[in-house]
Amino acid sequence: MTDSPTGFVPTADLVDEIGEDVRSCDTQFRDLGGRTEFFGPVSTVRCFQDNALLKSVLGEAGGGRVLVIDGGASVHTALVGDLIAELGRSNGWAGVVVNGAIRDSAVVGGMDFGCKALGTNPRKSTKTGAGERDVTVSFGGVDFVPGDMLYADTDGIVVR
Ligand SMILES: O=C([O-])CC(=O)C(=O)O
Repeated sequence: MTDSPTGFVPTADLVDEIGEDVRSCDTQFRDLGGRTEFFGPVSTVRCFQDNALLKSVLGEAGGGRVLVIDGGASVHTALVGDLIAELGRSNGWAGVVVNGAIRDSAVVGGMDFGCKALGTNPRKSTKTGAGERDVTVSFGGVDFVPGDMLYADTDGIVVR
């Protein structure tokens, strides 16, 4: 184990420690944030092409949490852009995992903020507030349960 002083553990080390029962996400995300190593307790939002709910959640104090956003793998609209990413960063969120798309990726890529997403699309999402928060969401063969610890780096995502 190579625990860093911050508590970050490389995902490959977690796999070696936990063994075959490890919860490693199969989804091949792109690293679109300026911070590629991030970790923290999971909070979740489930939504579909609508980002008002996740924006309000990232407007709360993050306390080092990671927001896992299950957008149903739609890349038709961007769920996060530079303003929402900056909102999360400035409120103390470690990062976001977006099972969907983001925009303003050139800016987000320069921010001290974790952001894994499927891809990019400049098209805006609707803002009705539809969706659910702090429910278990599942993709890439992993259940993301609120309160789990999530570790992300350039190899992938492990929750424990
Ligand atoms: O407002 C949106 O829909 C997303 C966006 O562009 C931003 O966060 O900057």
